[in-house]
Amino acid sequence: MNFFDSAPGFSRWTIGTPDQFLLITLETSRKSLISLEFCLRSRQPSQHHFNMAKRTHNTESTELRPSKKSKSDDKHSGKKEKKEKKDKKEKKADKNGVDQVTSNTSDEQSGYSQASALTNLPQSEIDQFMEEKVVKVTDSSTESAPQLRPIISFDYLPPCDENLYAPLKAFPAPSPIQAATWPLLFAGRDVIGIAETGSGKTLGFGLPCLKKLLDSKRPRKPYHPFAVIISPTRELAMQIYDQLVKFSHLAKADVTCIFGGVGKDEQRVALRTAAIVVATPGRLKDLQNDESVDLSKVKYLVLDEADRMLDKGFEQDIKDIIQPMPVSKRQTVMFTATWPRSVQDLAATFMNSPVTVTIGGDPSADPRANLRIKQEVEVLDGREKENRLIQLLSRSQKGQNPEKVLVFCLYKKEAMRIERLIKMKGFSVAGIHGDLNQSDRFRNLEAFKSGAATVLVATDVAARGLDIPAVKLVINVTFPLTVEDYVHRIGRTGRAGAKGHAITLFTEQDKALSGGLINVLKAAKQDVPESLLKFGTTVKKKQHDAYGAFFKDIGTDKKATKITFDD
Ligand SMILES: Nc1ncnc2c1ncn2[C@@H]1O[C@H](COP(=O)(O)OP(=O)(O)OP(=O)(O)O)[C@@H](O)[C@H]1O
Repeated sequence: MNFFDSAPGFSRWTIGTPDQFLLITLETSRKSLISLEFCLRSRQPSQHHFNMAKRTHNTESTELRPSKKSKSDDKHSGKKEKKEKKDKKEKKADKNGVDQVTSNTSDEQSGYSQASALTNLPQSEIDQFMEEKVVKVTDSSTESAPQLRPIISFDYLPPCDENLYAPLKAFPAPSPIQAATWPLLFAGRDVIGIAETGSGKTLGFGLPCLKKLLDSKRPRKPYHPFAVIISPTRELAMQIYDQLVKFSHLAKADVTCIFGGVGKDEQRVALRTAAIVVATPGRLKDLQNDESVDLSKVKYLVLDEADRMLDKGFEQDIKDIIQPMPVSKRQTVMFTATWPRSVQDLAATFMNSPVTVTIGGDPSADPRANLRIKQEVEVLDGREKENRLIQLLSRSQKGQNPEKVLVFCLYKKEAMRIERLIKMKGFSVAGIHGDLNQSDRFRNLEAFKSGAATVLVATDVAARGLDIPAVKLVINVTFPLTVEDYVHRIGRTGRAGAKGHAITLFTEQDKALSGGLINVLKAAKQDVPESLLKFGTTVKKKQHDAYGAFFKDIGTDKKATKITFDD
């Protein structure tokens, strides 16, 4: 058995040949099995790692613990800000006709060279790309920033250790959000990237992060990561980590993943050398508080699922995590598929003259669903839901090749009840929600990914970001708290250019959200049933002290349910 890779709390091992092998995921503390996957070298590299080389660390130092943060960083920030402004104005043409654009980050070497071949393309080709993909770029900077062309082919990526770009061979071309945000990110700008679910946003922020790390020649102190990527759930953090490792183990960058629900000791050890930390906010804050990590030297900060990270549930954690990273010294990046007005002002307080890039239309309008997803809404009595669910599953689970179906519930208890019901009816089902321990959550998700279970019953812990191959159908048994969450839930199908299907069971209880849902359906040119229109088309933007824009009035006859987020 050969060691493959590890994340704190987990390790992966292989048995077999480099071309055909069994990938075994173990939980380290209990030595329990999380998943078994058979891998063929010819399979899509997006699903498995192939290079068996062990990742190496690229840090060096003698200090064992992070020192308490010093306020002196702030004293010098005024001076540096002036230098940055000067730097930003510089745009030179080098000998080869390559446009040099210098970054606004303070002291890292992060100048971006637009490839000559890209510069030489006729403007009409760029205009056609922007128009066809509906790309909108809004620059909030008052200074005249250089017009950077989208990187519409991987051939136009700035030069880098060729190993970094090797896994891109799996894709035909950059996705629109990658093409439009990469030049800005390479040039050091703060960026808000808004694009439909499943459109490759992870590499949108991930590739520039890795390139900047490789370009950075400065030695790092232990426990002082270069980049932090924050995600709302543990599973999503792990998925981002997996994607980065695929690129970083070739490029020899040290990435770690930090989340709650597992022991802290291994995470502390990993933080000593990690250059890129992917984390959920609660655990990162804990480790920051006990001085297991010092974030004062972070140069690249990402909030993935940014609107979720900025809502009331996470706001204070995010503020506390960001506090030691002066805004003038870091590049701040926010990506999401939905960008409600309620979080935009708060986002601005964390950013330095950001550029907003939207793919597919106006970011301030109603949330937009992925247009390749067929959306159906069935209005029914709450008591009919379970029968209807079983009918729908019977249709999709029959035959030799049952479809992968993701069933969403709103509450943990409801998810457990629905999972039991589905199991009783003889379907192959797994569950994922906040009451399960972490190894069960990972195990059940892996079972669904691998097809060992063809139905997954989930709460909104699985609504955002998860990239599960070949989910054919999403069924909403109970409508989520917001229309944004609806867009993310159904976005688990129809990913990376594929078609998808979503069926929503809507009852009178959900009528406060009918207006928002109708707008999403209309924007995606989907049928709006008469029975849904009857509930009204007004969009109510309720705010709540605890849940902000994510609050839903569920009536007084229902007992209040505590919503918990991942730590
Ligand atoms: N340039 C590309 N061409 C084709 N597929 C790509 C490309 N870049 C990434 N992908 C693949 O697209 C899938 C979705 O990517 P990703 O998970 O980053 O989407 P996302 O936009 O972050 O979605 P969500 O909004 O749900 O978080 C992944 O399987 C990824 O490997």
